[in-house]
Amino acid sequence: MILESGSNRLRATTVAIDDPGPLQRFLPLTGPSTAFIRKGEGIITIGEVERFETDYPDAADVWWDEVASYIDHDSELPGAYGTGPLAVGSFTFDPDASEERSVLIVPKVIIGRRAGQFWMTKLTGGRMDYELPDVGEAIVPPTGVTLDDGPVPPAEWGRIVAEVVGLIRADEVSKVVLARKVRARSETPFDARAILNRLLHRYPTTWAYMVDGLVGATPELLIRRQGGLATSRVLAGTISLDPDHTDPLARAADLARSHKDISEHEFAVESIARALEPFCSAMNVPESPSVLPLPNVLHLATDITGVTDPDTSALALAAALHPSAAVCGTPTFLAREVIGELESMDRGRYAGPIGWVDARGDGEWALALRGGQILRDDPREIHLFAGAGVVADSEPEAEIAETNAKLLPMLQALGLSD
Ligand SMILES: C=C(O[C@@H]1C=C(C(=O)O)C=C[C@H]1O)C(=O)O
Repeated sequence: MILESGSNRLRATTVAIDDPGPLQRFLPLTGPSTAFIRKGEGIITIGEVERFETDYPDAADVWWDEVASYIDHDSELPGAYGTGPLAVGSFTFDPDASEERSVLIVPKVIIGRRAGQFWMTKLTGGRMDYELPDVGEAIVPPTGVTLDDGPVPPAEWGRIVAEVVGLIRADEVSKVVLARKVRARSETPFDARAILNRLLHRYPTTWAYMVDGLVGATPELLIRRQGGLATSRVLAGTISLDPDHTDPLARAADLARSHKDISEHEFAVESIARALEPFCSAMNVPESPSVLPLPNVLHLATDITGVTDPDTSALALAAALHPSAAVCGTPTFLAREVIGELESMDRGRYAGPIGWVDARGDGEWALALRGGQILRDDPREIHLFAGAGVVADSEPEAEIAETNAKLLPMLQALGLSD
């Protein structure tokens, strides 16, 4: 930890800066860095003051609370949302079923942009310098990328979907989100920034993320806390926009009328509403979903809002809400068991919370979907994940097609699809 000599305090300084241009251009090729950006706004971080590896988000929340209490913060933008010292993290989907650990990082340098404000925060033990970091080295595009089906080829995965439909029809469980994984290999190590840049360009309305080689662009926000207001964007129920450009409005109407998708969606909304309620003095759960359009798919979407207890941080809320029925199923415990038994893979940090929390407890935690994990011990390989909610009316072929549509952004980013 960088401590001022002779003291046990950390010093953070936040300065307003001129428009630094696209945040991602500051990301270095090597060395620790993270990104969390949507519509050009958000943060990138460089360097690490502290890194806490853990299994459970609650433990990380307690740790961050303690670290944050050691930080003295001078700011030119006091109170502005998302400014100041913070911790960036990525959590596993299921710590009890993963070899992977979760991580919370306290970065040395943060560059941010939000609502027309630009800032830099530095944590230092010595004298503060107000220089922006150099822009990162040139992006290294992936070359000679090949793809394989992963441990469970689509046809076999379809059979697993059918098996789960059988369990649901036998009333063993109500909904299970089943995922599959494909593997891509490049001749040279993947540069996560190359993937991030392409996603930012093509999917600007999603939250593009990069932490520890996990990179992607997700449309699903588990929780955002700003002061006393918490928001969760629940997605479940999906229809793909096929390459023949079927009229998107007609597709949206199909989705909004689909009983299967509405029932999938209701499970997800219910699970978030139930988990958020104990933390809220007031809550709004819209009665029917809207349709969220993305370039590759349409989703049924519900934005739940609540007035929350100021002592519960965004990370503590994320810990309480995860795993929702959007990425796990209903009932949670049984769905998680079915996933563990039938999926035949370790989800790692896929579908886990990814985001940031600041010293006040504000923050944003998305679900790490539509992304991939570059392997730490072989950075020429990346594992891509996609899942789909299975309910009583699910058809294996349609669920395979849905996962293919969800893999598309990453395949595009790797140069494997137009
Ligand atoms: C599981 C994924 O997505 C989730 C499942 C959805 C569905 O089943 O319709 C929709 C959005 C996400 O909540 C994924 O992208 O891998």
